[in-house]
Amino acid sequence: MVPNIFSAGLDITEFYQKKPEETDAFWRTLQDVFLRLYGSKLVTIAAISGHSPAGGCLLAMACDYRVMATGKYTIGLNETLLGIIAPFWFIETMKNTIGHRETEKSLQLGKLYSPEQAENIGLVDQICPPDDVLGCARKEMVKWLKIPDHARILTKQLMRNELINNLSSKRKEDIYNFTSFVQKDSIQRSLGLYLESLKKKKS
Ligand SMILES: CCCCC/C=C\C/C=C\CCC/C=C/C(=O)SCCNC(=O)CCNC(=O)[C@H](O)C(C)(C)COP(=O)(O)OP(=O)(O)OC[C@H]1O[C@@H](n2cnc3c(N)ncnc32)[C@H](O)[C@@H]1OP(=O)(O)O
Repeated sequence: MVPNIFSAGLDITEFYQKKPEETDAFWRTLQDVFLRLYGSKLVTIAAISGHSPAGGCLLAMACDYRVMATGKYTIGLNETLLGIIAPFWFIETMKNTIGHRETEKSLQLGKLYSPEQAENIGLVDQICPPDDVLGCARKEMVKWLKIPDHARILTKQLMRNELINNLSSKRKEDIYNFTSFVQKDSIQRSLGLYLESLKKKKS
C-alpha cells in the first residue's frame, strides 16, 4: 500500500499527447480491469488507504465493500474538474452505489468527498483510523466469507450482470468515444493545464 494514496486515478499521461491506437489500447485495458473486478466471483473489499479520485473511486466502487481511512483524504469522480466526463459505466457504477440524485450532483460538480462525507452518502461503507484500514477490511471479509459461496455469487451476478452485459456489448463504441473525445484539441489543452497544475502544486 502507498501511504496517503489509494489510487490517483488513471495515469493522465497515458492519454495526453498519445496516438489514437495507444489511447484505444489504454481504454481497452481499463475496461478489462473493471469487468474483471466488478464481475469477480470473489469477495472484494477495498481498503482505501488515502486519496481515491476518479479512476481510483471507480476501482473502489467495483468492490463489494469499501473501508476508507480517516484523515485529509478525498474520494469521488472529479472528472468534470479536469474538463473531461465520466463515461456511462462510471456513472452507472456510481448510481448503483449512491443513487441517482446524489450521483447527478456529484458528477456535475466533480465532487471529492471527505471520508466522513463519503460514509454519510454511502460511497464508502465504513471509515477507520489509517493504521487500522486493513484490519477493518479483514474483519469485514470474515463476515462475507461465512455466507454460502454459491448463493452469494449468484446474488452478486443478479445485481451486476446488467451493467456487465451493457458494457461488454458496447466496448468498441466506448473505446471509440473515449479516444475521439480525449484527442480533441480542447480536451488535450485542458489535460495539459491540469498536469501542469499538479506539478505546480507539488513545487
Ligand atoms: C459525448 C461523448 C462522451 C464520450 C465519453 C467517453 C469518454 C470520457 C472521457 C474521459 C474519461 C476519463 C476518465 C478519467 C479518469 C481519471 O482517473 S483521470 C485522473 C484523475 N486523477 C486526479 O485528478 C488526481 C490527480 N492527483 C492528485 O490530485 C494528487 O496527485 C493526489 C492523488 C491527491 C496526491 O497528492 P500528492 O501526494 O501531493 O502527489 P503529487 O501531487 O506530488 O503527485 C505526484 C506526481 O504524480 C503526478 N500525478 C498525480 N496524479 C496523476 C494522474 N492521475 N495522472 C498523471 N500524473 C499524475 C503529479 O503531477 C506528480 O508528478 P511529478 O512527480 O511532478 O512528475
